Amino acid sequence: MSETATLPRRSAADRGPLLSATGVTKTFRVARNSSGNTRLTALDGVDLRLGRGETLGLVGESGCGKSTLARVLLLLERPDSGEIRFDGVDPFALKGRELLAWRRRVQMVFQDPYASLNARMTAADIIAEPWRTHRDVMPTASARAARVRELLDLVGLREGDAERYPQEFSGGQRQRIGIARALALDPEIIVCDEPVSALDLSVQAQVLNLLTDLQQQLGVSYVFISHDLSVVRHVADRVSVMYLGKVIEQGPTEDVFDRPLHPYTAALMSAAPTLDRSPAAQGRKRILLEGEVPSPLNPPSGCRFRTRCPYAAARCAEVEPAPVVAGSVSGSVSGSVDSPTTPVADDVEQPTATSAAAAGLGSAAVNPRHVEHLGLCHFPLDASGAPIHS
Ligand SMILES: Nc1ncnc2c1ncn2[C@@H]1O[C@H](COP(=O)(O)OP(=O)(O)OP(=O)(O)O)[C@@H](O)[C@H]1O
Repeated sequence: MSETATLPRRSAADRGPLLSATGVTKTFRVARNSSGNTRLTALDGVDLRLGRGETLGLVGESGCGKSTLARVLLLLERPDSGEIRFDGVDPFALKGRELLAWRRRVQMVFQDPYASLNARMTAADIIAEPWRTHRDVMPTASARAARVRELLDLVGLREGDAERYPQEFSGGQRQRIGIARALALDPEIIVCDEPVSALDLSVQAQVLNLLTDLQQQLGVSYVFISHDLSVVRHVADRVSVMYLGKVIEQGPTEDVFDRPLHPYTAALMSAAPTLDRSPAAQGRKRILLEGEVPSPLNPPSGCRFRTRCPYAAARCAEVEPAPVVAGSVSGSVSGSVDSPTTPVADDVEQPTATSAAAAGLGSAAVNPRHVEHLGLCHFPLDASGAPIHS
């Protein structure tokens, strides 16, 4: 790899999440509607973090804010409030060329490899396109040609493919070109927005395996947006579940899938086919998800899922729930931060006490190791899938 392609990076000793969002809110101005609102809240106090070399799955129904969050993480959309920290720096405090240089570090793989590649450009030109904006990365034609060959090889295409046009490739091959383009700037994070949903099932596995191999080779982190929960379960280390502009549950993939705290997560999981034949999985209560996501122009009071939640009580309309921790709901007590059910490995990056406080836990005494699996619900679910009424 060319030396100019490599950005100065922090030492491995300087650990901490690669990217974090704290209290990120994003609104859009829209035409006045029947409720009189002219601002739509697409993101409402989002907290999340992405570790180095980690895959964070982002799930939720259409309109919940996944793409808006992706655009903020790509540094394309500036939040109204809250903070983004990327490698310890607030990139939105930067301007001009400095901000542009940070944007290089987060790239994107798009959903539709048929629509996202310019039919009039060769594969080589498509892969080289990001270097037009970031000229200093690959300044000479010979360096660009050599790097295109390397990238084609990296994504499993041949050197001879360089001069072919998108329509001469299959869907899977086109997505490989899209991945090579995303890698051209040597990013640390790639936001994958439904990267396999437009592909045949047999090809999906190949592209997912390629993404996993690249992560192992290059140490790149992924934010992986998908409606397909089986795909997310396969690729993600951690999952954030979004509902109407909020992250309502997040934690290690296995915990969120197998022991969801929030009825919305449980409902999403109920709708997805499961291969888990264990008695615990088979015995879990299933929740039928009915109706539509309410408008973000006029979200419900209190818990925003309450209008569709089978367990909603009066309190859910009155008070917005604060996060509860997985360990505290294994018994009948909610809201405590003791005794996590999920052991956390030492080398897993943990949220800081500050982010715990920002998440509403509000105590300096909170052990950050205990806030790995959070849910925003007054009556979180126990291991059998029943709500705990404390
Ligand atoms: N530029 C914009 N102007 C006005 N409203 C917007 C804009 N971008 C997004 N929205 C609104 O913000 C909300 C969240 O949209 P977003 O696209 O982030 O959701 P999503 O979860 O990615 O949905 P999908 O899965 O369908 O892509 C929606 O109500 C959407 O209509």
